[in-house]
Amino acid sequence: MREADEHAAFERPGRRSRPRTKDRPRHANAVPGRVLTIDRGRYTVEVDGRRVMAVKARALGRTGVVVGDDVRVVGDVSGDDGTLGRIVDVEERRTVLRRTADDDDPIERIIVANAEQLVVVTALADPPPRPGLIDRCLVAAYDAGMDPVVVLTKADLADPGDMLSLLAPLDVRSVVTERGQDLADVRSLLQDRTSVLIGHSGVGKSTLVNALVPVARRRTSHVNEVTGRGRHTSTSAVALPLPDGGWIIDTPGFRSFGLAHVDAHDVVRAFPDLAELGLSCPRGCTHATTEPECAWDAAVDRGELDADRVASVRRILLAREATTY
Ligand SMILES: Nc1nc2c(ncn2[C@@H]2O[C@H](COP(=O)(O)OP(=O)(O)OP(=O)(O)O)[C@@H](O)[C@H]2O)c(=O)[nH]1
Repeated sequence: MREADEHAAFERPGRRSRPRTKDRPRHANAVPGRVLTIDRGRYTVEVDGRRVMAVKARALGRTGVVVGDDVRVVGDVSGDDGTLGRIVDVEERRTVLRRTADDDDPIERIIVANAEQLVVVTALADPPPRPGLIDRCLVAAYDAGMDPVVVLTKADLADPGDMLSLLAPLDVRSVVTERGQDLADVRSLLQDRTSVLIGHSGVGKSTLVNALVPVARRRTSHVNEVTGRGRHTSTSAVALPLPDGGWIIDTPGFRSFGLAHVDAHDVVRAFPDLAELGLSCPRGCTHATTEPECAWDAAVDRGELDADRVASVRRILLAREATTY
């Protein structure tokens, strides 16, 4: 160890005396683009309606580039086969959707940048709805600075009434779909916005994506016209253009969110009704366990609040608390 340290100390002055990279080329000829997908170090960037393959310029160092990033590209941006551009800059992100793999995972990853909506797709039956995922998405959306939206699929199999009343007190828009029905409501929610789709396996997310973006052909073995790739095994998010304007970002492989990175106050603030009730809690009430005078319990007792929902939000709080330093 010591030897390594000495070596490092010896090396440093030499490094410092080299020309600084500060005055690296300004890239006046760089063109703006948006990252659509990432696969093994190759970035598909939309530049002026063309799909351009690019790599990250060395000068960006460890700066991460994620799907949705607004970037600047130099080099060959023709999009012709076999050409490669270079991403030289990443613009400041307007929103940042992060996740930790689990609630006790210290490593957070940015999944998507600059999206405006987080759309959680939940089936009303087959598989049965999991309100807990909706709660998690509300927290993740709040943390990211995005608007949450819920799409309830398979209304031909079960009545949406219960789920809609569960959602009613939340600050979230929702839309119900069923097999064979036209998707006008979904389309108008998504139009001209950038929306990230998330949902458990089997809820009908691919069916929805394929209906909204006919060229998407998710899970196909043919070459995908949008990503230019064949069988898609990558778990990277993929941005797909909506025919009437706007983008959807599909997130294969991301079924839920670890929320270790979200502050407990922000967890509660994602639920406006619970946050307001909390104002009448005793000072210092964490809401996280059944405290004798927690206003949430009082509201459940009065029949004004759904006990399952309180339990779900408490699970998020408790899981996080276990990792609070
Ligand atoms: N009854 C009914 N079935 C549906 C509806 N939407 C999708 N399905 C069916 O549900 C099954 C799962 O749909 P997918 O679109 O593959 O679901 P997914 O969420 O993409 O699931 P993964 O591909 O595992 O991620 C398929 O058999 C669909 O045909 C619906 O509105 N009603």
